[in-house]
Amino acid sequence: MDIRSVGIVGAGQMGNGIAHVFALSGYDVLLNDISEDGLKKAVATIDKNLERQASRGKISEEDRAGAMGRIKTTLALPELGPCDLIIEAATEREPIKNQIFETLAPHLGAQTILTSNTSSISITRLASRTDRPERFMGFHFMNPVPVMQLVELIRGIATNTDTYDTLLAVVGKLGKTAASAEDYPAFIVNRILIPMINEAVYALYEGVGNVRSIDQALKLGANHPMGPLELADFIGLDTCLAIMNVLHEGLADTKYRPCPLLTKYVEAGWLGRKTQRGFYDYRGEVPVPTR
Ligand SMILES: CC(=O)CC(=O)SCCNC(=O)CCNC(=O)[C@H](O)C(C)(C)COP(=O)(O)OP(=O)(O)OC[C@H]1O[C@@H](n2cnc3c(N)ncnc32)[C@H](O)[C@@H]1OP(=O)(O)O
Ligand SMILES: NC(=O)C1=CN([C@@H]2O[C@H](COP(=O)(O)OP(=O)(O)OC[C@H]3O[C@@H](n4cnc5c(N)ncnc54)[C@H](OP(=O)(O)O)[C@@H]3O)[C@@H](O)[C@H]2O)C=CC1
Repeated sequence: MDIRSVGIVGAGQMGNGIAHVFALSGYDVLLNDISEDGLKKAVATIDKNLERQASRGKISEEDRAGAMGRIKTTLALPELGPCDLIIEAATEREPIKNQIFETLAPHLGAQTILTSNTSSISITRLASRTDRPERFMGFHFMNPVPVMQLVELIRGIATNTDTYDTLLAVVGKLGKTAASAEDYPAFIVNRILIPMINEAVYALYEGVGNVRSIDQALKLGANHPMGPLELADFIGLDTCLAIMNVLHEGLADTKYRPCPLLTKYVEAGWLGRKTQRGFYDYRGEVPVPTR
């Protein structure tokens, strides 16, 4: 199937990054969110990131302007109906995702492919609540989307070959690399990465180190580009906690229990960079550790 237009639901950090790379690769993009402010911020972020890429000579001025011109926004979910491909990138909560698919389905063409950028939730279960489980897939981009090379492709039990082949070709057109993962909680990257982050929070909770020493240890001792607590703030602590809960419930193993300190930060609304406070406080000139 030839994909030309993409509807993206959720204009947060993932939604805006996904819109950015699709528009840059020549796709028409229609971006949806529940908040007007969210849409405005997303477009401003894309504009800034494209400007930076152009100013560093990574893309031409023509490509930058072309990409911006291909991105449209809407608050009305049904307007995504005519798109060839839908990528749901809303908050990591299953009822929200189910509601989006339910609202959207009657407006979609029979051939439209539905996907979710979920970090952890069962693709088979999400698909089973839609009218097209055979044309449903997990389409998992990494953050920051314009920089990260990988896209995980996750087939639900009913996903057909045409859907998989179509998305594999799209990944190629985006200039990215696909990894196929089986549909088990959190797939591959987050099955490994998020328990590591959770373990770093346990190390903090138990006083093995403070925020700075834990991050420095992994950056300088294991050559990670970001320390695990800095990365948790970057991903969003609500998302990290949601993924740990899916692992804990889905695999029924206590080794995946979320650290109580992670839960506490989320309860405080300290979700990381997106709320300006998490393991670091970002409200000043430089990030300051909160512990
Ligand atoms: C939770 C999930 O479901 C799955 C996930 O995504 S898990 C998270 C996966 N992501 C990671 O692990 C990221 C780890 N961190 C990194 O790789 C790096 O710190 C980083 C790429 C984010 C930043 O790299 P850095 O060298 O520290 O910073 P910086 O020099 O500012 O950026 C490197 C390049 O990326 C670009 N960049 C950074 N963020 C960008 C963005 N949002 N959009 C576009 N470009 C961006 C910069 O412009 C810069 O480009 P140049 O090479 O042209 O200069
Ligand atoms: N953060 C990461 O590193 C990664 C996240 N993901 C996954 O991507 C998805 C999005 O995550 P992320 O971008 O980080 O989250 P954000 O919190 O940055 O963005 C989520 C966006 O979805 C919006 N939203 C909530 N409900 C709806 C709805 N019903 N319809 C439309 N939009 C809605 C939110 O609006 P409001 O703020 O107003 O609630 C917000 O703008 C999640 O499933 C997450 O697991 C995947 C890879 C990496």
